[in-house]
Amino acid sequence: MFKVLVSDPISDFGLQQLTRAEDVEVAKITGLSEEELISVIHSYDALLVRSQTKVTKRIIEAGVRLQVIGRAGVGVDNIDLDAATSRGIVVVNAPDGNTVTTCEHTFAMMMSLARHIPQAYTKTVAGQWDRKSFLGVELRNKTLGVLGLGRIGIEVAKLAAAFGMTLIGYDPFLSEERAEKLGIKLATVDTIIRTADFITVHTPLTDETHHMIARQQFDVMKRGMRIINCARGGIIDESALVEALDEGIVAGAAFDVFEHEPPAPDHPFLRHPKIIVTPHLGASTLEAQENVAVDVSEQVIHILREEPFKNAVNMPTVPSDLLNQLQPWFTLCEQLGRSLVQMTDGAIREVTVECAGELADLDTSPLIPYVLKGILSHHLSTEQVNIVNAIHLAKLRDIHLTVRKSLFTESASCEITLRLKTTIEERWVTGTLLPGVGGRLVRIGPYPVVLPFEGYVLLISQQDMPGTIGRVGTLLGDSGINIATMQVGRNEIGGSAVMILKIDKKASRNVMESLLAIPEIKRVREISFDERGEEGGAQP
Ligand SMILES: NC(=O)C1=CN([C@@H]2O[C@H](COP(=O)(O)OP(=O)(O)OC[C@H]3O[C@@H](n4cnc5c(N)ncnc54)[C@H](O)[C@@H]3O)[C@@H](O)[C@H]2O)C=CC1
Ligand SMILES: O=C(O)CCC(=O)C(=O)O
Repeated sequence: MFKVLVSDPISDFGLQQLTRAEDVEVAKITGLSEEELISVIHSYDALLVRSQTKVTKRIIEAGVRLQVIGRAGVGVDNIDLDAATSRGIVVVNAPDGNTVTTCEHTFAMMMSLARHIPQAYTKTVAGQWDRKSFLGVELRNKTLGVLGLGRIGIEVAKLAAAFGMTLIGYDPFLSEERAEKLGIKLATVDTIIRTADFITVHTPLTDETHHMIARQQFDVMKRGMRIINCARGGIIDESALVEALDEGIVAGAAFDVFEHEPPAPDHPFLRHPKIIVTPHLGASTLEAQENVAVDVSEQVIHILREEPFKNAVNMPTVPSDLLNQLQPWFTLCEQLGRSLVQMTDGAIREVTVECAGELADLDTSPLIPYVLKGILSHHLSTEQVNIVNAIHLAKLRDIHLTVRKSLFTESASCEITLRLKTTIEERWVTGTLLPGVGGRLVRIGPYPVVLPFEGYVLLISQQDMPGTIGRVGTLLGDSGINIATMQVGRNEIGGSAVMILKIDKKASRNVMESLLAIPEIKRVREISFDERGEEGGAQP
């Protein structure tokens, strides 16, 4: 039974997929402090939050069972992504469900700003009939500058176009063609700041967007402009804005978000006559809250059940058609990694995945986490390695990763060769998927084999001498170990040779040492294809 903790108010209707699932138990406990959350999180497999819960490193470290953190919304700045990634916890969000709602809130703020609606309301209900203080401006024919043209920014631009506004915008990822279709003139941030009558920001808060609009930008702004932030506090410098309002550069500002939420009671925005504020309500509609809860519940359940999922924030997104083509190869990659690491000595420095056949024409970089999972889980007994943290763990260990087309392939069929370069040697194995059969190891270094990834294999390197093979067979037989298959190879008569034996049961350390005591034998490796890859190696 999977246990899911919902620690923020999230739509009950939207959570139904989880609450109705037979294999899921949902606990809704909101308003927990960090300490309280730390004391309970150890029993949960998933944590679902909105924006109130700050999912800190301490909480993540205490979540020993956590597999997934779901964010019912877009921004994940309340979750310590690095801590989640290094623990191998998937973070998923629900990026599409609140786009329209937040766009509409932005528009409500812009219109309220243009017509002083909150200020006029306050005076009117207080009994003052003041019409002259609230002379507004029209939106039609005004220039709207949109910084950040992603989901919400584009929706805002579409609504603004319907209001007859001229659109100017900046987003590093929006093409000229798309912008033109949307009627948006692309410009630099500097041009937008100098020319727009209204500016609205719709970027995430990043190092680059932090204080994207600050004193320097206010200094060159069109006098009398108005500014809106329904994205994230900190994109606009709050103190610089108050100065610009007081100096008459900015005529009004509308903010749904703050650098620190909730703002302190003496925050200057809360008393300023030209600033209107809402308490981070951008996504607060019935529809949006249901949408995001439905979306995130669906992904969480997929992750818990180990089914394909989308919207992972701390893993690269793989387009679904590519995912369909690569998915059959994921297990093989993990098996190749687990096998090869048992054949190799020294600290791993380089991992190379070479793809042959039609596979080579695809973007095969999504295979890397699976290969690494196989390799790293052999060594890291205490850390949990999974496909979320595999690349992160490899990078921490300065392991260089490469994916490339196979340079040498004897067949045009799809094959994956995995190479490991360590501080002392380089070894490689090749695997493929045989139709109707499954994954097979088809080469160990240059030696052709056909081995399923199950049971035990002995790899023996020896001097090519008459009688050696017989001595190995006798020794294994005397130890009660049956040989299922055997392959031998050599580079020249009397030169270096190998034996690859599939055996029916694990060879003990004593057997390995006895094998190594045969004078012609230089190296013996036992490869276990079990989950943990338990190994019995013996080497001079
Ligand atoms: N007030 C609220 O309740 C809500 C706030 N949000 C916030 O709104 C923001 C936008 O959300 P979405 O449109 O869904 O995200 P999105 O990811 O679809 O769009 C963000 C866009 O910002 C662009 N961007 C990044 N750096 C930039 C830069 N330096 N200059 C210009 N553009 C840049 C990106 O290329 C992207 O196109 C996010 O910060 C999100 O957290 C979202 C929903 C509700
Ligand atoms: O959960 C909320 O209401 C906050 C929404 C938000 O800011 C987001 O989705 O990024």
